[in-house]
Amino acid sequence: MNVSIIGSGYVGTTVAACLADLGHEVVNVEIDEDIVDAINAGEAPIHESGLEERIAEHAGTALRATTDYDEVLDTDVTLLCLPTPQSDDGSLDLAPMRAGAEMLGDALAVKDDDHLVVVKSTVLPGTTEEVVAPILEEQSGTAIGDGIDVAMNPEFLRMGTAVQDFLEPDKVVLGTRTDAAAEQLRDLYAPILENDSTHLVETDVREAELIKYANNAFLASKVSLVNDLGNIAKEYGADAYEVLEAVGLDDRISERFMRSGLGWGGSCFPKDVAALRAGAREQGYEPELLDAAVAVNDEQPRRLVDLLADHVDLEGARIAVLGLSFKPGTDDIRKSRALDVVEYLRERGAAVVAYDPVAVDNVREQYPDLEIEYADSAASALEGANGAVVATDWPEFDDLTFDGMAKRVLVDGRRIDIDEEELEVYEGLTW
Ligand SMILES: NC(=O)c1ccc[n+]([C@@H]2O[C@H](COP(=O)([O-])OP(=O)(O)OC[C@H]3O[C@@H](n4cnc5c(N)ncnc54)[C@H](O)[C@@H]3O)[C@@H](O)[C@H]2O)c1
Ligand SMILES: O=c1ccn([C@@H]2O[C@H](COP(=O)(O)OP(=O)(O)O[C@H]3O[C@H](CO)[C@@H](O)[C@H](O)[C@H]3O)[C@@H](O)[C@H]2O)c(=O)[nH]1
Repeated sequence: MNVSIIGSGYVGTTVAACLADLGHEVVNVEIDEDIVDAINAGEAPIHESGLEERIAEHAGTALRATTDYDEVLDTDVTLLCLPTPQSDDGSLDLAPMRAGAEMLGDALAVKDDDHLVVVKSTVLPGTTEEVVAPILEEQSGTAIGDGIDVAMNPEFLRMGTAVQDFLEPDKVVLGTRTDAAAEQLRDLYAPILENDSTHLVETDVREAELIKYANNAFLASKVSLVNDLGNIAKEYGADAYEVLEAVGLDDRISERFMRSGLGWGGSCFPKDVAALRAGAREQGYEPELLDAAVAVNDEQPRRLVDLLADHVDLEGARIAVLGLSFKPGTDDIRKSRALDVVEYLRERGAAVVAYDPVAVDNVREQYPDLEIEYADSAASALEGANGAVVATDWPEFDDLTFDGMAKRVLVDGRRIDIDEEELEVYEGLTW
């Protein structure tokens, strides 16, 4: 199938390279020329395992990138993978979606054949049919159902494992208005739907939109519940990991997403939970449980710093922060809990020396005024430190040694696997 993808960030680039790999002809339409040049040169514009080799193999043949929206005219279906950021008040900012839909509608004005426009970005119920569709109609001069159709197909890939998640998902959700659109999307995903472990969910557009938010809200709330229980476990002197491992054996609960500690960050959970809460309030509903999930999440970094302060006088102390990315396997620092830890340590007068295997450049670039020191290894961050905290569970932290520390105190926010005997004080955030 000939497919165009608007927006070539984490999702658009991954989806494009994977669809090319599955035998489709794909063109990425992207406003950032550096990204376009990278893809056409066979290079991955982002760091994701398995992406570089797929782009290298298909660039120039089954995969192309362009800044020109007219290239959608040679395709049958367009996937919108545009950003849906958070506004200052937490609500969903649809400006990039509106702008992309306008440009796409303009291009489609001269198309004679049928065209299916699929929203893959995370958007609140009603957005596809009440915001995107009217813009397409207005700009193209074609009524929806009269040559142009819209559908919604949310994406569930995780950063760090994006390629594998896309190619072997738990489910593919197709929210459509017509049988023809459903059939076209089943064809697009045919090789993926052959996986025995992949469920196909066929539903209406509004339900597809909400499934994505419900999924993320559930997972984020699960981690917050696990952290609430973890904090209670800590008060009782019990090990939350042992407790929750046993709880997870109940298959109604499952053992996944049961790691308590510093909480959830990243480009999705915080913004999507915020958008759903703001949207619910707009509809006249108070989302009290989601409010509580955010409150618990926001407290964890402060609890970690308080725990360290029980053992180290933070004023003027040299504190090593191990890990800056929001989770291991990525250099993404958006809403990383590690940055909150750094902020609270600085507030309390500590001198921070931070180490991360891949995220330091992003912190330097995005927080140029942050008064911290960067180390080029965990060992050098720990050298001479009066205390340390683990903020991201990078596997390499399992091999830490603490000989160089001035005071061997470690507070662990992520339950890494270390030899506690080497430390004077080892405290887990929830164990
Ligand atoms: N990152 C994830 O792990 C993930 C997973 C599932 C769903 N999502 C959702 O998918 C959507 C995209 O997320 P992302 O992480 O890929 O975002 P991103 O910011 O990484 O990428 C968006 C891309 O769109 C480009 N763009 C912006 N306006 C444009 C326009 N008018 N025309 C063409 N290109 C334009 C930007 O330059 C950027 O490269 C969001 O709704 C997000 O919530 C993200
Ligand atoms: O047991 C756990 C699991 C996760 N986390 C934290 O939760 C956050 C999110 O982790 P994860 O879900 O693995 O990463 P994302 O790449 O943000 O993926 C989420 O957000 C994406 C964008 O919407 C969705 O597509 C994915 O399905 C959804 O898992 C990170 O800060 C993790 O450290 C925990 O603290 N404990």
